[in-house]
Amino acid sequence: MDVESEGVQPVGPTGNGGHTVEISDPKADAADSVHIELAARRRMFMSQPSTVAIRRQQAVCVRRAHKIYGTKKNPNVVLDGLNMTVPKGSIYGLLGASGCGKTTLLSCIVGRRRLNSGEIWVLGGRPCSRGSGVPGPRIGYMPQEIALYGEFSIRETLIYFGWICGMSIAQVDERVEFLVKLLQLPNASRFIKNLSGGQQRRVSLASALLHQPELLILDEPTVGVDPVLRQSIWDHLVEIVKDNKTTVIVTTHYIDETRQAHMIGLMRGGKFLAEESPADLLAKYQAETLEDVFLKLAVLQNMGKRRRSSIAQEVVEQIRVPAIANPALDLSSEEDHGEISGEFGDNISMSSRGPDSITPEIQAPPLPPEEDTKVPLMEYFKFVNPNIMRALLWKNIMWMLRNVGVMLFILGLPVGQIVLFCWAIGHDPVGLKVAVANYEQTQANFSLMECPSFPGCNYTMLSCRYLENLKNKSIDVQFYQTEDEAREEVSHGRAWASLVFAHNYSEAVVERSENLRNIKDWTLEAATVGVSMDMSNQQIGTLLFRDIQYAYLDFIQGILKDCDVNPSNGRPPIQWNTPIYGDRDPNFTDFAAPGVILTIIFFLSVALTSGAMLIERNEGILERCLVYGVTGVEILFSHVISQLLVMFIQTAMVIVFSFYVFDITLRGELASVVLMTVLTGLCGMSFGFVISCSVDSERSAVYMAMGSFLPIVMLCGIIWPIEGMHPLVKPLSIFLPLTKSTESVRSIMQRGWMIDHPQVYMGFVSITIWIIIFLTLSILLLKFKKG
Ligand SMILES: Nc1ncnc2c1ncn2[C@@H]1O[C@H](COP(=O)(O)OP(=O)(O)OP(=O)(O)O)[C@@H](O)[C@H]1O
Repeated sequence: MDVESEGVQPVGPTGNGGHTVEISDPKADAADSVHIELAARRRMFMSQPSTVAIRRQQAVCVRRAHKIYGTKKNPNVVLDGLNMTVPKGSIYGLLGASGCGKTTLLSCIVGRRRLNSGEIWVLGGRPCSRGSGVPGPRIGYMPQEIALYGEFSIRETLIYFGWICGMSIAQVDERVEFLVKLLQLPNASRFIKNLSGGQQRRVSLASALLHQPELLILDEPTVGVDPVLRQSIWDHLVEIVKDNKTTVIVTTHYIDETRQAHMIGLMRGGKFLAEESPADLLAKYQAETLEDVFLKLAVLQNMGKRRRSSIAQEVVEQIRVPAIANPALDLSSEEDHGEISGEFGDNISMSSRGPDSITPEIQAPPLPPEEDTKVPLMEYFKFVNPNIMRALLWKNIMWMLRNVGVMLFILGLPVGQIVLFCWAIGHDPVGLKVAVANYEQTQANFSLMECPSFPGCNYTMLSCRYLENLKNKSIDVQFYQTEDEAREEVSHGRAWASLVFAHNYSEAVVERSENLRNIKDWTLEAATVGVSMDMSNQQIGTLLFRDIQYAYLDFIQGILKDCDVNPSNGRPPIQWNTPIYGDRDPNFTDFAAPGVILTIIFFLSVALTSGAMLIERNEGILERCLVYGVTGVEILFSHVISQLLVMFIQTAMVIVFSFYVFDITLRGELASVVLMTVLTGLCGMSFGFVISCSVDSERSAVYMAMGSFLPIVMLCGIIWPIEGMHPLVKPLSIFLPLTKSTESVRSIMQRGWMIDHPQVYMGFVSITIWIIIFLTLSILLLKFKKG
C-alpha cells in the first residue's frame, strides 16, 4: 500500500525567480528569514490574481508533489514536494539520474498515476477531471517501452493511433509521409517486428508526433538514435513549439542535448535541483556543460541538506512559528508570483521539507478532495467513442489475421478437447479379467454338448450359461483349477474378481428355483456364486459389481423360463420401471458432458483474454492507449466483441462434435445449450480481464488461472455430484460460476427441461450475475490500479 503523505507545508525563501540552489544563511538569520518570508508571501497573496487562473496559463504546473511507493514501513519517496512549471510553447528538458522519478512524474502528469499529495495542472485542468482532455489526444506520449504491435506495419501502427486520436486515413497518410522523412523511417509497409530497436523507437516517436498534440511528452526519445538524427529530432521539436501551440516535455540521459530546450528541470532526490533555461544555468554556475551544472548542484544539495539539518535543530529550539489560522493566508493558496520553480522557491533551499523541517506547526491546508475533480465512477462507463472502438476492433481483428497459426490452434483446441473427452471418458471398461474356479466343470465326469464360448465347458452346466452372460458384457473369463488359484490372480492384480462355482451348482440352482418355499441349506450354499473382488479402483469395481449382478439376473430368468417357472421369481422384489429421466444404464459421458463443455469454453476464454490483455499491458501499449484517452470500458468492449467472434466459432464446433459427431444425449433445446455455452465463454472472458487487470506478469496470470481452475472444476459438480460433497464445501460450490450453469445444462440435456424451469433459468441468472461481477471488477481494477 502506498504511504499517504503527511502534507506538511514546506517553508523557505519565496520564489526567487532564479529557482536554483540557495543555501541558507547562518543560523542567526534563520528565524528572521522565516518570518520575513511568511510576511512577504502574505503580501503577495493579497495582490495576485487567482492561483487557478495562473496555473491554467501554464502547460503543466506541479505543486508540492509527493509520490511514495512501497509500504509505510518501507517507503520509497520518489517525489518529495516537487514543484514544476512548464510554460506553454516551450521545450522542457526533464533531467536526472536513472531511477530519480522522471517517468513517475510524467505518469502523474498524463493522469496514469496519482500523487500521494500535491497538485497537478495540465493544459488548464487537472488530469482525469471532467472536461480536462487529459488523458486524451491533447497529449502525445512516447513511453520508455517501444509500446507498438509487432504484427503491424509502420503505416498500420500510425493509422491505429491516428484513429484513436480522431484522425482520418487521409490525414494519417499525409503525416506518415512527413514523419517517415523526418525520422528516416524505413518503408511504411515494413512490419514493426522486423525493424531494429532504434527504428522501432523512431516509430514510437512518430506515433506520439502523429496527431500534432498540444502537449508532447517524450520519455527518452533519443535512446539508440545516432547523433545526426538526434539533432534533426531536436530541430523538429524546436520547430513545432515555435507557434506556441505545442509544448514538449522530454526526458533524456544525454544531458547536453537539452541545450536546445527552453527550460531544464534537474531532478534529484525527489526534487528539482534547478529549473531554468540552459543558458542561465551555464552562466550562473560558470560551467562548460550542463553535466557540470548538474554535478555542482548535486554537491550543493548534499551540503545544503547537512547544513539545514543542523540549523533546523537550533532554530526549532529557539523559535516557535505560530500556526497559520487563516487558510486564506496559507501557503497553499498563494500565487505563482511569476516564479518558475514554485511558490516556495526551489526545492533545494530551506524550503525543502523533510524530517528536519524547521516548522512542523505550519501545516499544509487540506487539498481540495480529489473526488471533487475526478470523473465520477459512472462516467467511466460512458458511452464508447466510435473512432476508438473502430481502432481497437480493427487492431484486434488484424492481430487475429496476422497470427493464423495461433488462431487455428485457439479454434481447434476446444474441438480437440471435446474429441478427447468423448473418446476417453465415460465408456464402460472392457476386457476386465475375471478368474473363475468352476468346480462344476472340473469335477464333472459326464460329457454333454460343449459350450460354444468356453471349449471344455459343458453347455448344459448352468455355471457355463452364467459365464456366457458375463462374457456378453465384455468380461474376460479365465478358468482356474481351484478357488485359491483364482483368488491368487486377484491378489497379484492380474484379475479384478474371482468367481467360484460349487460342483453341484446347476442342480442347486434348479432346486432353489423350483422349491422356493422349502430351500435346503445345502441348496442355498451350492447355488451361490462366491465372488471376491479387487475394489481398489472404484469405477472398475462398481461396474464389475453391476455387471456380475446383471448377468446373474439375465441368467436366472432364462433358467426359470426353461424350467417353466415364472421368470419374475428370480428377480429381487423391486420393480425397476423405465426411468423418468435418463437411461437404465446411464453413462458417465452424459453425466460429465455438460460440465466438460462449459469448462472447456470457460477456461479457454480465460486464457485467451488474460493473455491478450497482459501482452498489451506488459509491452506498454495499453498504457499509451490509456494516455490517449482510451477508456477501460472501450478496451474491454473491443476485446469482448472480437473474442466473441472466436468464441462463437469455438462454441459451434464444440456443439457439432458433441451432439452430431459423438451423439451425446440431448433431450432439451439445443438453443438453450448454445446460449449457456456463449454466456459461459463471456464469463470466462470477464474473469480473464479480472486476472489481467489484477496481476502484472504472465506468470502470475497463469498461477491465478490454474489456481482457480481446480477449485472451480472440483466443486462445481462436474467430477462428482454436489450432493456427495463435504458440508463445508457444498455451500461454496453453489457460489462458483460453473455450478449452477452445469446443473442447468445437465437438466436441459438429460431431462429435456425448458428454460422456464427454475433449475434451468437459475443457471442463466447465475452466469449473468458472474459476468456482471467480473466485468465491473475489471473496470474498477483498470480505473483504480494506478500507482
Ligand atoms: N510501480 C512501481 N512500484 C514501486 N516502485 C516503483 C514503481 N515504479 C517506479 N518505482 C520506483 O520509483 C523510482 C523512480 O522510478 P522511475 O521509473 O520514475 O525513474 P526514472 O527517473 O524514470 O528512471 P529511468 O531514467 O531509469 O527511466 C525507482 O526507484 C523505481 O524503482
